Amino acid sequence: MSAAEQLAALRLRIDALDEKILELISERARCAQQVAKVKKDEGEAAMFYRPEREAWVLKHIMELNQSPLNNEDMARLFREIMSSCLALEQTLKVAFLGPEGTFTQAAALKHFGHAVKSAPMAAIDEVFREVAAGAVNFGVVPVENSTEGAVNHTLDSFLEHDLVICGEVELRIHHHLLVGETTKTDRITRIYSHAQSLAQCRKWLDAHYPNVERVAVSSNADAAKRVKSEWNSAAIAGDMAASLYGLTRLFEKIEDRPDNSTRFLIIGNQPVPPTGDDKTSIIVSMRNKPGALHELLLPFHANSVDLTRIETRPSRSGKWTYVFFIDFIGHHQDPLIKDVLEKIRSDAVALKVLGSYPKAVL
Ligand SMILES: C=C(O[C@@H]1C=C(C(=O)O)C=C[C@H]1O)C(=O)O
Repeated sequence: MSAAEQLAALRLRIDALDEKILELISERARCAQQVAKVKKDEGEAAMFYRPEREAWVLKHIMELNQSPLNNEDMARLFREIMSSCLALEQTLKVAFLGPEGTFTQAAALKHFGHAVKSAPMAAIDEVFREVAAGAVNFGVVPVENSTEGAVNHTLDSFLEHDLVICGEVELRIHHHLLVGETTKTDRITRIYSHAQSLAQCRKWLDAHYPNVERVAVSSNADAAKRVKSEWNSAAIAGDMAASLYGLTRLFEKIEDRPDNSTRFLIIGNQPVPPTGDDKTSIIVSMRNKPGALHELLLPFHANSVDLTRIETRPSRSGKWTYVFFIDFIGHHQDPLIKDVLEKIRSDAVALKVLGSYPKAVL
């Protein structure tokens, strides 16, 4: 058989397979419509989006996968199928730190898939307010970066709002130096970016643009937007912002650490049931006395509960003297975790469970 004949035969097979896939996805979509009907019949407070179920579906697919596609690529395809199926039940409106093209938007799409309605906000606090007001279903906020540490705006917002964390998502962050069509690349005098991104590329900037002014703006996408109208400036931002604002990459992957990643949290109003592979986030304030932190950590150690993060913030009101943000493995409904939380509650000035949620799958 000639190469042309082989290709033609293979393409016929692919066509037949596509038709089968189409049929199966359609059947799956009809099932989702029936699920929606059952949920609606249950009553007013129907919860269409079920993060614990979605996490299970993705993990199940990754466990079964034996194809040439790797687990992450396969799960991403199913992520999009589920996203569209859920949209048949309810179109989720998701708020994030805008404008369009930020890493937070990329995180939102990674977590929910592309069939959601995007609601870009001007500041992290506005994301919290929109969710609290019920104007959107969920919000996505950055919480920590592997190079730069905690995102304090987000931590402080948790003190001011009563919202539930219902998921987490991790994103590898690649920064590029972006320029526009009219930029004179040998005469760049200003580089725009978000303060966190400037910090994540500090060594690269010191080596390549030591005398160029670094200007911190509200987001990477905002930085990319500004470059369009200025001939002497560049922006540090990611792929999404580059394609959205029509900029080209003068230098690629300029982050100082190759493993640079950011963890984002999904905030909403709906608690998530246990999946068996969960994380919990709490805020605790302790009395200002010697040994307070030791006392706080003891119940975790005594019960072999894995702490994944601990962060301290200054208190914002009289009630919160010293505030610790703690993440650990387990769900607040697990009997062991319940015991740990009860012990902490008896020693603390205040304890707030921000939420238990499935560990990031993708
Ligand atoms: C179909 C359901 O509703 C939504 C859609 C899902 C899917 O397409 O698999 C999974 C969970 C929910 O977010 C369900 O609850 O099972």
